Amino acid sequence: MKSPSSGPGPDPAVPAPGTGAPPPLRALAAPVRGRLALAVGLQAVAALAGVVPFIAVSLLADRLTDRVPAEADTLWPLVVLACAAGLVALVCGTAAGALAHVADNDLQLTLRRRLARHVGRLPLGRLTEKGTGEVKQAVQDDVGALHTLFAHTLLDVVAVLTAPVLALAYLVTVDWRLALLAVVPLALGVLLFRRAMSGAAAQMAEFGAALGRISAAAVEFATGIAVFKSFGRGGKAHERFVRATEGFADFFSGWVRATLVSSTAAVLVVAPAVVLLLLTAVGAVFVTQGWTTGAELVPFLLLGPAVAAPMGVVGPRIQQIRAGQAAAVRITELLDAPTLPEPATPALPDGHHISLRGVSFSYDGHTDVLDGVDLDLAPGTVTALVGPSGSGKSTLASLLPRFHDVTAGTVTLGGADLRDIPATELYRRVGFVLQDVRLLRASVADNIRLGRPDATDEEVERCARAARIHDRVTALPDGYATELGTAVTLSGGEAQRLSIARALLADAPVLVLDEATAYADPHSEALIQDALSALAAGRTLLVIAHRLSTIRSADRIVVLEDGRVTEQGGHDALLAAGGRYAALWDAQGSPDDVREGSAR
Ligand SMILES: Nc1ncnc2c1ncn2[C@@H]1O[C@H](COP(=O)(O)OP(=O)(O)OP(=O)(O)O)[C@@H](O)[C@H]1O
Repeated sequence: MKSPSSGPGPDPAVPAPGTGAPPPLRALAAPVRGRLALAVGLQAVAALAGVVPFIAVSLLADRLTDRVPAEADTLWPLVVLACAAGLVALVCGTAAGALAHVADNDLQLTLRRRLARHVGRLPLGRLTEKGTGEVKQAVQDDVGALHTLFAHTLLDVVAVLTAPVLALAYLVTVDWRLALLAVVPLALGVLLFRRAMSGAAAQMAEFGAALGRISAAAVEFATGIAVFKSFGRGGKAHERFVRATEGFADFFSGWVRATLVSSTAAVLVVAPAVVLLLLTAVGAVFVTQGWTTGAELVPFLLLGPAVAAPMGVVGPRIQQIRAGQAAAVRITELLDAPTLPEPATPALPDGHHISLRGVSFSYDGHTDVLDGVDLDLAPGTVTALVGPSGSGKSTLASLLPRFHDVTAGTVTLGGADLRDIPATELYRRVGFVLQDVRLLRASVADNIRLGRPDATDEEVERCARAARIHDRVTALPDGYATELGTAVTLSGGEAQRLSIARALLADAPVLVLDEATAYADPHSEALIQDALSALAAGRTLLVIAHRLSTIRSADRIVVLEDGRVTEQGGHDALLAAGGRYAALWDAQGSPDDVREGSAR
């Protein structure tokens, strides 16, 4: 089935003329514009030259059927002209295709490099918020859409728009009435197509958005399946993906149904067979009536279908053009997303004391998720964040590894504002272990080595032992060399312990830890608690506590409510105070019900 294409009309994805900024497509193509322009020129020459042999054949037919037979001398130049023009068409067409492909290849490389560099400098918060689907779509699908546009569609459109101009000009010189007839299918096709495509700009925007949703859901599906499966809920993993594809199928079939009749009619009236039939029938009448000669009808039969061809070719290509424009908008948006500003005058921390002063943060610029938080994390201490769901614990913790920058106030490490510490220096000092563990498609050893690629095998193994994952690794088919994500999928608990080994090896003195929620398997939970104790030793730790039993011995427990610190102190003091913490403690049941442990 043909896919609906859009007709002329304003496209919301493309800035209106006069808004100053160049349209994203033109701006992205700027580095290769010269070569693309040359390819377009060559393609136009090829298209024009491609018409010449048909004109030459028509002239030959005319001379051969003349009452006075033509001299051979007058025929040969036409044959040579036809051959020469055919050769020019071949050479120029091939050169145009090669040039466009080389230019596009360079453009793809440049864009992918720019995107990779830029994404690497985006705040981590932006990547976790929007999902990796956005990046995958830009780097892979959108750059691919630009390839289709620049290396194929552009030249196709130039060819089918140029050739008919010369063909029609010649046909007018032969018989203007039949030439007019040759234009009728084209005009009819345009009318029908416009009707089919009314409102296509909005549909196209929805088309792109629906594809984006599938792309994001596919990445989520692919990355989340291991964890879902480790909980025996493999079917859950693809629910969102299935919903996204069903939504797309519904939207698309509705669109196709609404435009099917007129778009099919548009394609039909410009089909070469239909045009040929029309010209032959009317031409026969012209010849029998003596209004034209049989020889004069020949060029119409040869070139007539080419006059209407743009409709058949450009119509479907409009969809590719719009897809390319939408892809350019998405790529530009990603490239324009603000990066974490690198400090003008970099500062290095002196020690590892963390201090938050008057910290506020808002995701949307209106509602404060954190409001005037003051907090100190002394080196070598464990601070636990507790509070109701949505109180801002994860947000507060995410400020330390600079997933986001504060909206107001300051966060300092060793006296230096986080915004003044170069990113590499910051990540050397502040590590994080999140619940949502991301493992790379690489060997177990390389996964552990992520923060310190030069670590020796002995160091990797020492950290794996401390994280209680060594025994599981040695049971894998190739031990530490086992590739993850292909033959072997780790369970959620195992993946968590692997990420703890990773953090141990990276050895950042400050660590943010999103404590794992309860695992179904008590053995796995016990192993994780042991691994965390190893990780906490000697570090400054900020732990988001979901179960209070695990943080009883924390140096300081901080209670967050509605983005404000409402209580802080040791476990016993907070219980004695009988405030919010005591209420939370009671709400989680008797401590004896829960396995006792500590974050230390
Ligand atoms: N990326 C985001 N964009 C917009 N709002 C967000 C984002 N992340 C969190 N929020 C909002 O910020 C508030 C605090 O969320 P946060 O995740 O920090 O709370 P929490 O205490 O960690 O909750 P939980 O214990 O359920 O994980 C909530 O109202 C949440 O909806």
